[in-house]
Amino acid sequence: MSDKRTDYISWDEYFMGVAKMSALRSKDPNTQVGACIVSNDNKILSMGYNGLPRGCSDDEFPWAREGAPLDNKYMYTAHSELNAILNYRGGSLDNAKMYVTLFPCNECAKAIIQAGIKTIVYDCDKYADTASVIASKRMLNAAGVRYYQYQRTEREITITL
Ligand SMILES: O=c1[nH]c(=O)n([C@H]2C[C@H](O)[C@@H](COP(=O)(O)O)O2)cc1CO
Ligand SMILES: [Zn+2]
Repeated sequence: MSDKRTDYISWDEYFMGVAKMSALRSKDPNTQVGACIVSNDNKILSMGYNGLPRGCSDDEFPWAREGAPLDNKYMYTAHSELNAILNYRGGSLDNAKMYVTLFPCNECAKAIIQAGIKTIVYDCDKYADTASVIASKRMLNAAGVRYYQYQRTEREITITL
């Protein structure tokens, strides 16, 4: 009898991998964000990525970072975390865990807290110095939402599609 495989991916690699895979759907030319919400018993509940709301054309709305508020992307893009929360139609997200490729902003932090998500596993924290992320951490701390950085394993996976 042969032994079981030993090079299978860990739960953390699996869920952060799914979050990264979701991010590949993003049309944002600068930052692609993916999120994956997981139950306490390691079942994937929902996924999301940053993009325009339904009905708003990727080709008609702006993707620029600069310019007047109505002419750049920030007024229009729905964040991956919010999309993942809104995509879940199964009931409660109480005590769930969110894997996300970028630390959640203050608006997403509010949605995460109100949805009952209790743990965030994030990868990149490139906006750590911004008021948005500082406010986010302040709220998450007050609300008792635990967050920790994903420990990269540097494992490379090639998937042929
Ligand atoms: O938490 C987040 N989640 C999320 O999906 N986003 C999205 C909104 C934008 O489409 C993009 C950020 O763009 P930029 O890095 O060019 O400012 O990432 C941005 C944040 C901010 O931390
Ligand atoms: Zn956000």
